Formats: sequence, C-alpha cells, structure tokens
Amino acid sequence: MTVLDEAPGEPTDARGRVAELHEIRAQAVAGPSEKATKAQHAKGKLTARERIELLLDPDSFREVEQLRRHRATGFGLEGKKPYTDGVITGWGTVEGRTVFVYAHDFRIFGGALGEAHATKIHKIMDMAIAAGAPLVSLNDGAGARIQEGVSALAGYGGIFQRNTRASGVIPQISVMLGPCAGGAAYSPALTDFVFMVRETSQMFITGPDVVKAVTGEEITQNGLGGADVHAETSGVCHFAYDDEETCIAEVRYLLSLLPQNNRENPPRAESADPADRRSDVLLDLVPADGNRPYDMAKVIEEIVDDGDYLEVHERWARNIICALGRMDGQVVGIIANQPQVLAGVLDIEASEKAARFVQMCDAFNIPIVTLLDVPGFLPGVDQEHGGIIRHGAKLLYAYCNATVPRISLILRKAYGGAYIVMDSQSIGADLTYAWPTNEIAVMGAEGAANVIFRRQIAEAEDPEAMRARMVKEYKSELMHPYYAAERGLVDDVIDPAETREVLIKSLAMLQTKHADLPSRKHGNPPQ
Ligand SMILES: CC(C)(COP(=O)(O)OP(=O)(O)OC[C@H]1O[C@@H](n2cnc3c(N)ncnc32)[C@H](O)[C@@H]1OP(=O)(O)O)[C@@H](O)C(=O)NCCC(=O)NCCSC(=O)CC(=O)O
Repeated sequence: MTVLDEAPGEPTDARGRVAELHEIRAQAVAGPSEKATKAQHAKGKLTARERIELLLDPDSFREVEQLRRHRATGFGLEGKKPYTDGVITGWGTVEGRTVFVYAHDFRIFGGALGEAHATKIHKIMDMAIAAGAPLVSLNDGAGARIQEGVSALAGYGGIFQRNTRASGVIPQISVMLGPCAGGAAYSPALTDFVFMVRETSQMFITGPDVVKAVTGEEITQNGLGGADVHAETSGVCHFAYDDEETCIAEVRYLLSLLPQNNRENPPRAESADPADRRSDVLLDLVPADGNRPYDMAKVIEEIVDDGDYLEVHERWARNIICALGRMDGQVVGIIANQPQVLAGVLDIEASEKAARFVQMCDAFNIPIVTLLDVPGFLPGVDQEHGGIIRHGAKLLYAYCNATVPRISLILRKAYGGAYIVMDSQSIGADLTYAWPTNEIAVMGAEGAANVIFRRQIAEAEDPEAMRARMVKEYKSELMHPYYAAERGLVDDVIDPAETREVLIKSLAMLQTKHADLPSRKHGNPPQ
C-alpha cells in the first residue's frame, strides 16, 4: 500500500503537501520490502540504487519518473503498483560529465519489463540522445513481464530502435548484473560495450530448460551464458569481472576515455609522462627473429602514458589486442597483433573483434594506432568454410571507412593481405612507419622461394642448398623496410626507441584532420 493508494488527504497548507511528497518519495526510494532487499543481497547482488550510487559522482543523481506506476490489469496486477515500476531512470555525472542511466530493480517483478517500465526507458534514451551524453544500462531483469503480454514485448522494440538510432551518436554501455534472457539480450548486443559479472549475470536467447527440450543438451545457466563464456568464447561481452564494485569502477574508467557524443573529442588529460621519453627497452622486448614470440601487451605498456591502458575483449580472439589508452594525454585506440597467441595471425574472430573496435573508434573520434606484426591470415578449411573472406573484409571495410587520424607502425613482419588489411598506406593510413627489423612482403621468404624458384631448386644438385641460397637472396632483395621506404610505401623507418615520440608528434599533427566520405544513405558492409 502506498500513500496514493488512498485518496490523497486534504493537507491544510503547503507544508502539509511537502511532507506528503517526502513520504511518497521515501516509499519510492525504499522499494518494495526489507525482505526483497535482503534476498537481492543474499544472491551477491546490489540493489539498483546502490549500483547507481557506485556509478555516479556523489549526490549527482537526478531521478526521472520516480513516481511512475503501471496501469495494467489482470493476474493481480491491480493490487500491485509499486512506484518506479521496477526501473530507476535518470542522469548524473561521472567525473563531472553528464551520464544517463537506467537500472532494473529486480525486487519489483524480478525487474521484468512491462509497458510503463519500457516507456520510462524510452524516455531516458531519448533524453540521452537529445542531450548528447552517454547512456549506461544496469541490467538485472527477467525479460518481458509475462502478465503484460505483448505490450511488454513491444516495449523491447522501442528500446532496440533507440539503441540503433543512438549507435555512433552517443556511447552506449550495457552492464549485465543479473539474468538477461530472450528479447532482453538484444539491446546489450546493439550497444557499444557489454560488461558482465561472473556467477551473477547470464545472457542467453533461450535458457537451459529450452535448450534441453530442443536439443537434449544439458548445461547450467553459467555454462550456457555466463560471463566467462561470453568473454572468451562468444565475444558477446567485452569486459568480465568478479564483483559488481570492480565492474562498475571499470565502467567509470571506460567513460573517462570516451567523448560525450560523436561531435566531441574524448577528454584530454594532463600527463606527467614525457612525450619524448625514449624506450630503449623495446629493442629487448621484440626479438629480431620473426619466428620468436613476445608479448605485444608489453610494447603497448611501454609506449602509452604511464603504462596505463584498457583492453577491450581481452580474453576473446587473443591473437589481436584492442585497447584504449592515452598518448601525451590524448586518447588513442590501439590495434595490435599478438605474436604470443597463434603467432599473431588474423583469423575470423580476430577480424571481427578488430573491425568492431575500429568502427567504434571512428564513430567516437578516437585516433587509431595500429601496431603490426602479422604473418598473414590463418589458412585452413574451417576458416575458409567459416567465411574468413567476409569476416576479414569487415576489418578491411572498417579501416577503409575510418576518417579519424590513422597511424600504423610495422614492428617486425607484415605479410600479404594481412599487411594491406591492417591499415596499410594503400587503404588510407595517414602515416605509416617501420622499424629497421621489419619485413614487409607478399609472403614469407621460404614460401616465396618455393614458388618462384621451384624449377631451379628441383633441378639443383643439392636442392636444400639451392633453396637456402634462394631464400637468402629473396630476403636481401625484398624483405627489408628500405624496399618499402624507397617506394614511399612507408613514410619513415624509425629507431624503435623513438616510437613514443614519433607517434605523439604524428598524432598532434593529425589532430585537425578532417575527412568526408562520399554522400550516401549508408554503406553495405560485409556481415
Ligand atoms: C529470472 C529468473 C531466472 C530469476 O530467478 P530467481 O530465483 O532469482 O527469482 P524468482 O524466480 O523468485 O523471481 C523473482 C520475482 O520476479 C517474478 N518474475 C520473474 N520473471 C518474471 C517475468 N518474466 N514477468 C513477471 N514477473 C516475473 C517472479 O514471479 C518473482 O515474483 P515474486 O517476488 O512476486 O514471487 C527466473 O525468475 C526466471 O526464469 N524468470 C522467467 C524468465 C522468462 O522466461 N522471461 C520471459 C521472457 S520472454 C522475452 O523476454 C521475450 C523473448 O524471449 O523473446
């Protein structure tokens, strides 16, 4: 029972009315019951308001439609009309910048989405788009509110349409903090970033019971759609953490690296890390022998400000790294092959991961730095039949379409189509650099010699000696950075120790870059 379930009394003066308002507000803020709050905490989850408090700067939250209630009837809904209708919506600030938020309150109808609940979300999304500020959803709901039938489902449609309209206009971040099934899983999939918490959050289109009924497979909720599955196997989630506090703190960190909208640049930060800091250690980190693995993450750590960066999709398609960091205070998106995993080869998943990241950077005015050490695309029947051609083309398309400043640096090897795809000068990189240790070529020397000197090798008295001679000849003729530099295919060959300084100076020059694409409704990117 709420205050307004009884006809409002006749407060005799304004003070009486204000007291009544405070009483109603207190009820709305308290939520349904102490028992429901305890049940939420017992599951290892925070309440919606506790989450909003963690996300936003202290005392910055302004709630919208706190007093909204549903008008549905049937199935006992007439007698159960809690304030907020199970979703808390509003705006506040993160590090002083406006952020819109909606948070399902699982204590009310399991956070399930009804008609009024959905229209609250629609309104806050419209406000975020109009204000040009990021939108964060804190998801913890049981999907469509079953008692409200198809009206609830239509509510999802309105969310999807707004997610799509907002795409590339304002950053959209989905934080999964509970179950998320069926239609509810599509909204996060349409947003820029998905965060999950291990054990307590799950995402799936159909739950374990339906899976068992249809395919006979038996699996737990977490096994089917838990954070680890989506962070490592499906790539649905970009970030996974052990607890809600860490997860929400990382959302704040991500927001600090993003602009408010597509018309702004990401915020600059003061950096005490010298722009001209030399990195002699890079010569030790990257072995000259192209077949020896090393950890590309250490290279990134060395060149960004204070060794600080945020890796996106850290555990999915680990043969490529996508990260946001700062260089001389300016946010950059870094895409780098990881020679430590599958020799840094490009495969289906790496192409998809990097393509989405390039697209996100371009949408939000984040310059792109590409660090190449790539032996090529992964050969194999699985890859070909899985559509490596169209998936690889996604990455190519994303780069070719990107108008933000683009700088690429070839550390060691860059072979064949993978070299062209990974932001070569020929597809529009603004500046391309190479280290002196680098080998740019159509293919590896062994493979090349086997093709073009096949006859000489076969007819030689000592084929192995002939092969070795031909490999050496091919390497010394073609596989060094000066071959590319002489032809203007790289803008400069640089001392690795000067990498940070060269990149920072190049980024500074490109800060005022402006490029337009031909006018069109939209492209038709490979899917
Ligand atoms: C989400 C859950 C895993 C959470 O389990 P828990 O054990 O933590 O909690 P619980 O079952 O006690 O639920 C808490 C309260 O929420 C209510 N509740 C749960 N799901 C609800 C729903 N979809 N609509 C309305 N109320 C719902 C419960 O009745 C209960 O109310 P009270 O506290 O009063 O007892 C489970 O509730 C569940 O499986 N719900 C059904 C999910 C579902 O099928 N959704 C339909 C989506 S259809 C859809 O979205 C479209 C599509 O698929 O395409």
